[in-house]
Amino acid sequence: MTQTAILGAGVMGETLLSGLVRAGRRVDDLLVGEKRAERARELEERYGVAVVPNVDAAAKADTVVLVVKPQDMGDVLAEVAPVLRAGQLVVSLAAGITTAYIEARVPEGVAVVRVMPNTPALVDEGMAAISPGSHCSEADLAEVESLMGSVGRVLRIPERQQDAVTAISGSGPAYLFFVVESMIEAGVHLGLPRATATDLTIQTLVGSGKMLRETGTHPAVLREQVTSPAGTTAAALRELEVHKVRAAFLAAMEAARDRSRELAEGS
Ligand SMILES: NC(=O)C1=CN([C@@H]2O[C@H](COP(=O)(O)OP(=O)(O)OC[C@H]3O[C@@H](n4cnc5c(N)ncnc54)[C@H](O)[C@@H]3O)[C@@H](O)[C@H]2O)C=CC1
Ligand SMILES: O=C(O)[C@@H]1CCC=N1
Repeated sequence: MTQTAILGAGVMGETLLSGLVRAGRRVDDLLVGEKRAERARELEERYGVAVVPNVDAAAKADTVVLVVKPQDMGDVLAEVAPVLRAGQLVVSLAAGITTAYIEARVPEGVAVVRVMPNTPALVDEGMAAISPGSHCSEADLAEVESLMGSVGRVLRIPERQQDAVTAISGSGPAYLFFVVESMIEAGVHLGLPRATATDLTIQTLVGSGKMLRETGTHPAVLREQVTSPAGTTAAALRELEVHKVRAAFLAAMEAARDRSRELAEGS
């Protein structure tokens, strides 16, 4: 088994780490680099994983996964580039950061793959989109598919689609949690106990998601099946249209895509 280093073990780094452990990767084959000492101790206690300086992890590992914020990527690459060597694989999970940005900062012959993951990976229902850099082999892509496949689905996409993908599946869980929060709050306004509103909303989301996946039916058809003529759903959907929810999603996702592009420029 190859050695994998995860540099930056916040929300997403720990999500990947925990998934790899659940999938049966030996903790001895994993290394973590984490700047915050308290967080490092927490991860050592929780997983029994070795948290070491970034340069030690990067020098030792075959695959180095970068999971720091886009704004910290320049510093981490400057720190580890001197110990990286041809034949290693660098995988970035950061929004916006391009493979060209990374390739310009690592030695010749280091393969680079860009990934956009999402947090449902925490329950092995992640969606990761992966794109190869300019000198990346089939074996490198297969290694990333195996890494991310341990926490959900993986799709290969051209890098030019990464900013749009970030707006859908990367940020997407937040939109859906926002909808869930809104429905729970509305249920409370309608007089339901909070616990009841929460149970009803979560099961409705899970059931609807399962229906989408298992029936393969278009969401518009599934929506029509719920919408009786002059019924309750039609009354509700009319309000969503009046309040321009569809247009709001378009504007929101354009903003996410544009922000991803800006992150590439370091802002
Ligand atoms: N949270 C999410 O839903 C998603 C996050 N991402 C990407 O994952 C990356 C990390 O995001 P989060 O985990 O949410 O952020 P986070 O802030 O929770 O984690 C970043 C971690 O990196 C550590 N760190 C910072 N500089 C470091 C350094 N020089 N060496 C070692 N560790 C260092 C921080 O202490 C922190 O623990 C970002 O680039 C983000 O774009 C991608 C998809 C989804
Ligand atoms: O909000 C962000 O920038 C990161 C990338 C996708 C999800 N979270």
